Amino acid sequence: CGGGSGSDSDTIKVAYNRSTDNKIRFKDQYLESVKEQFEKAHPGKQIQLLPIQAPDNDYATKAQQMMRSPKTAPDLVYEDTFRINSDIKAGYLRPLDRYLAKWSSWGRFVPTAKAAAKADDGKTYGVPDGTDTRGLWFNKKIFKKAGLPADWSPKNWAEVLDAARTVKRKVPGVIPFNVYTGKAPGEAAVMQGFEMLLYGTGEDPLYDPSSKKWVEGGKGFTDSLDFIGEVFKEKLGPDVSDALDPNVGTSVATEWLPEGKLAIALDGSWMSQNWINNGPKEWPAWEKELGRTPMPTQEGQAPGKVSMSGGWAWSIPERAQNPDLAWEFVKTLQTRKNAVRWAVVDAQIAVRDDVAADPKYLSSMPGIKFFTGLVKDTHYRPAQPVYPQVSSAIGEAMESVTTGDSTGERAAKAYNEQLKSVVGKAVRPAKE
Ligand SMILES: OC[C@H]1O[C@H](O[C@H]2O[C@H](CO)[C@@H](O)[C@H](O)[C@H]2O)[C@H](O)[C@@H](O)[C@@H]1O
Repeated sequence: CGGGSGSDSDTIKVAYNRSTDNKIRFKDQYLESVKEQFEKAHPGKQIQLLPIQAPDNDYATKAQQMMRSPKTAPDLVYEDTFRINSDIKAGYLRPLDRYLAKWSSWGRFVPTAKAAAKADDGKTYGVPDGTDTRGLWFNKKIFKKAGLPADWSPKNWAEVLDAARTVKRKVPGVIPFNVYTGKAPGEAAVMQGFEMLLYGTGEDPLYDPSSKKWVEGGKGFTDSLDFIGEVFKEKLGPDVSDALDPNVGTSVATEWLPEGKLAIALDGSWMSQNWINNGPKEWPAWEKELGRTPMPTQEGQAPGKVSMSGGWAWSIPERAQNPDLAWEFVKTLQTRKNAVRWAVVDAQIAVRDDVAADPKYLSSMPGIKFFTGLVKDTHYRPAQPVYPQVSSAIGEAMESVTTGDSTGERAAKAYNEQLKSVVGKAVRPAKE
């Protein structure tokens, strides 16, 4: 990949992330089919798909490199919404308002989705194609062997750890609990792991929008790190080397869960995308064998459960050579039919009201009701340009407690120092 836009005004170059697992190709297949539709409807125009096969962090770096020059900038890029503000600030993306104003489907998007790609300047830089929530998946067969209930519903962190300890004792050879951690898995660790803990601890989020300040790591931050430290100290998680592998998410989705090697996974609503779509890991029994339950707050404090939400968006780079044609392709990606198809294929939570009401969407994904139900208690990451840097600092803190090099308290202190170096004075102490 890495081809540039060049000067061919009939070709749209579309950069997107391709899974590092060669068996996972449903996004490629979906894009190929939309490309065919588009080319049929626009004779003489071509879509050139530019898959970037890399772990999440490397994908972002590569896409940013490409966007720096008109010679290499794609005409369309798939952006994780947590990076979009940083890419806007870097000048990589162009506002889409003039297109959106004339596109009636934009009125179908829910406000949180519209906000996900909106910058401080009030302009919108991306069209989101779904969102997600997070919770606990558990293997009922392993739970049965361990004497744990099929309707498991932990009320606090202690009950999650207790169940993992029971599995460790009674079902040797399986990994009791996966919580993503460390630097290499990138945002998967920070969001699915750390933030699913932190946002269930109490008063101190990562960022305080009212004071426009980042919140120093306090008790909740330290407790979240200690929870992770405990999982690895007690050997309730995977081997540390596996946990710190950039592709651990693929192992969870295509081996550990479907092969019955993992009892509990703190993970995303989209996991079933791996077991449908004719691969990468066909697992028709997943619906019967896996249970789902919300991640509880630390002590069970209201609202009792916690979730985080993210999503991806299609953006047009500032240096794109064919922005108008690229926008036409976005519209094709987002015909109602295609938007429904994508939501189903990628196991997304719909962000358009017409997609959310579509019978195909509503009936095709077991679990959709459960994960959509988490939306009302969900949290969004700070939509700040520096967030990706803050996220890296959290990944470092997580890694140091995972390897046992640090305690939660020391890792939180180191985070506070790094936070200051990233955001300067825009920091306030934690309340607790
Ligand atoms: O919905 C499927 C997608 O799930 C992942 O993205 C989600 O989790 C990320 C953190 O791991 C988060 O940054 C993003 O905003 C979420 O949508 C995954 O990274 C994608 O490849 C996958 O298609």
